Amino acid sequence: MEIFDNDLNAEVIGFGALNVDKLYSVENIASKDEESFIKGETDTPGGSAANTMVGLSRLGCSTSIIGKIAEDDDGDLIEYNLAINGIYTNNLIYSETGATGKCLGFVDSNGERCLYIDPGVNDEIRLDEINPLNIMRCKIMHYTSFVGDSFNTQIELLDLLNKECILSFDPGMLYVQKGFDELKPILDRTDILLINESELRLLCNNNESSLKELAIGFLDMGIETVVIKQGSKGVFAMNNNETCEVESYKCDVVDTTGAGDSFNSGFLYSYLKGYDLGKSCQIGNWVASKAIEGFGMEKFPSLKDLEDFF
Ligand SMILES: Nc1ncnc2c1ncn2[C@@H]1O[C@H](COP(=O)(O)OP(=O)(O)OP(=O)(O)O)[C@@H](O)[C@H]1O
Ligand SMILES: O=C(O)C[C@@H](O)[C@H](O)C(=O)CO
Repeated sequence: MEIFDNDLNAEVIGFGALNVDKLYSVENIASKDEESFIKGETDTPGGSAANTMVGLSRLGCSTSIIGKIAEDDDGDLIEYNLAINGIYTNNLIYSETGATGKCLGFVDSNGERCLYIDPGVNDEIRLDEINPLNIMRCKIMHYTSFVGDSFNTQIELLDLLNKECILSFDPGMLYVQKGFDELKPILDRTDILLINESELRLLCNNNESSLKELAIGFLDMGIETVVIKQGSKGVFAMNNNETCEVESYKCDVVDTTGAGDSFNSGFLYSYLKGYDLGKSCQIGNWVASKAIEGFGMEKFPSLKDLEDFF
């Protein structure tokens, strides 16, 4: 029997930049006019949506990713990583020209970091390169950011999503900097908003209101669930039935790059399982705490680790 792309039925599909994260461990992150030194370097396949799909796949969910890579070593590394983690590559788009996206990161001894994105071919995704049949049956579409024009393709794709498809959206700083009005077409279709506190305050241009007040503003817009990530403090989350503040887990932090992406994996896994908001946040926090004990996704927990713990 012939197997077509659209026979691969992913429960969750990510749509975001595909990068190779080139992470340098440094003593201190240098500010303007300062100098610091590099202690080590690791190249890990990254991209926020891809990290979340890898995490979900390790937790036993079927996943796929809409993204673009070039025919270069970084593209090969990304494709290999997706394949070995069991992510369907049927929505990958290959560019014959240009370079695969890169994310240069400097990580200090406390696991804090700064990132610089070189988007490469990530920014050239057109709607006609996405097979609508491949996305018809997914339960969750998870959007993360692009530096440039693929943002418009994400907006165009919204019309092709099934009504039943849950849209989860982690705008990250790149999209938040666009401002509320530009993001509104996506926010209007969003069911789950995953955002960190500083991004939320910037998006709402509001440093005074409580997280609860800001979350209510999004619930009033029709977003079903708002999750506000607060780093080592944990998360604040709200839907129309529940409000919760869930503490993070103590852990030996090595690299917080992708902490939010790993949280998203644990949270979306729990959402698919039908767990309540509090438990979903607890699982998200736990998954993130495991993931940040290593670089990239190396320490990301498996379904067995999760089942042994909870
Ligand atoms: N130092 C820490 N100790 C324990 N847990 C942490 C720590 N930092 C982050 N986490 C966990 O990771 C989750 C997400 O972290 P954070 O709020 O930094 O998200 P983010 O800013 O979206 O992350 P990213 O670095 O991927 O952009 C937190 O809610 C928490 O569960
Ligand atoms: O913005 C992105 O999607 C890319 C970065 O988040 C980076 O590649 C990464 O993996 C950080 O987790």
